[in-house]
Amino acid sequence: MLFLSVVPRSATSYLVCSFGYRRHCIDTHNNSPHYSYDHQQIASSTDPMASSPTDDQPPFSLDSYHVSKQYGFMLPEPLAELPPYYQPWMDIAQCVPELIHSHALRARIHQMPQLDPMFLQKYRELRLAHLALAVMTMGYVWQEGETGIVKVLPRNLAVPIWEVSQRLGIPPIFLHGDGVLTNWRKRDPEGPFDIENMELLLSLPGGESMEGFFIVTMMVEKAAVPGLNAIPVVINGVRRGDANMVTRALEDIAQAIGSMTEKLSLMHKHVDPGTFYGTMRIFLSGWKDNPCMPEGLVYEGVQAEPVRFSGGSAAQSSFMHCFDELLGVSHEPQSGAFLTRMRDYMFPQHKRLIQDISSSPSLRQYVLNQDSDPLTTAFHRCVSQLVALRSYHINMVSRYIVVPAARARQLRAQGQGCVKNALSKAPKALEETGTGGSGIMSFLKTVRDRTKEASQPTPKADS
Ligand code: HEM
Repeated sequence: MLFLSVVPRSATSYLVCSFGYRRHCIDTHNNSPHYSYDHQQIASSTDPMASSPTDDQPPFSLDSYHVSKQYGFMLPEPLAELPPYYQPWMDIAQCVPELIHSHALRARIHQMPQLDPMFLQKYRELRLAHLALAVMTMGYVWQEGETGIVKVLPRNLAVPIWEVSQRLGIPPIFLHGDGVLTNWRKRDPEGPFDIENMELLLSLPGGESMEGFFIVTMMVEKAAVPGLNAIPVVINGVRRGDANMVTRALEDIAQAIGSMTEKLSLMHKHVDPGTFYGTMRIFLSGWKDNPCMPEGLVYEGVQAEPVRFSGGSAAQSSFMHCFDELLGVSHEPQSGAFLTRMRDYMFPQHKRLIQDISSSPSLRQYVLNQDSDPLTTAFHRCVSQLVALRSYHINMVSRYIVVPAARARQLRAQGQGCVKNALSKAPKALEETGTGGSGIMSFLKTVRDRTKEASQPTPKADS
């Protein structure tokens, strides 16, 4: 069972999973400090770094949040193989698209041995195990599309994904943290981190478009890194009252957000809208607010009652939440509640970073008090870049969801449901509700419009 506890937060109440595990140690490999995830102690102790920063505390740093200076929220050097005992998982996980194509995945999973996750000891092993089990879970549930849906995840998959999720502090479903943050390797290990040199460890149906979707998203995550590294500089600059330091760091953030938008535009080249809408999207869908699975899913061997979890979405990516909190973006209650809920789908360390940025001294107030032109300009540039990124994303959502959804409806109305076109087979249930419904555009526009308001002298008050 997932237990959620409410902990106080600066402005609103904030939900966190109570099974978050957070410890870290620094690896000075290559003389550049980054996190040695494998050596981290996976224990349920309280992290002394988790308390709110005060003036007598050391400078704010990203060191205790599983953020890499080089890769940001992405896991540095993810493992591609598990210990041999877990080979039966990897054998299936590596062939999920093919097994779905031949309608054989469920049968293969039924024959899979019941393996005990207790032999997974390293943090990177847990991350790969979660990715592999989550890919199998999505494939198992959606193998037959929205007609032939299962209500029960079999125990040989349900028990291990549940246990691995508990140890990582994340939900037992496919997440942005699986498909993007854990799912990469360089073709040439010495080569650059660019789209041509990247490949996925595991995939879902959709061929090159699915691969492009995850890899382009990785590029956006990577482009955020200089902005992420500038966040502690902003916070420390505000604490010290050093306006020049804050101004320069904000300029870095604005530039990073601009290059994230550039990377986002790669989606058009690498992902086909019809394939995204007709084939890929259902495999990213969850069993919460999904009319196909109103009750949720039973995790056999874990509990008898069905449970509901949202599917994978880049709304679970932490960088936007970090920038929003830093810049003091105040979301409208309903969309804010959705975004806050998405934080329960992040790794606990990343969620804690967002929380700690939120409880650091207000940058916005500092900018207003200083009344310095360069500082105000740099702050406004960050806000307008964030607005531009969100506007660009809205256009993309229109191309990948709104337009294909209209076309799919048209094809169905014309009775061309059996045409050999991925769109004609697109799931109907996601058209109107949940993460894929008509509410999407108004949600995204509200989020974008409230971002604009961060530049105004007085933020909007919600009743
Ligand atoms: C084909 C590409 C994409 C599509 C169709 C798409 C679609 C969506 C949809 C439907 C939502 C609404 C919430 C939900 O349903 O989960 C959403 C939210 C969001 N997406 Fe995307 N997305 C795409 C790519 C990306 C990428 C590459 C990023 C950045 C890494 C991104 C970042 C976000 C964020 C941060 C939100 C939360 C709303 C906000 O903060 O503005 N999306 N996306």
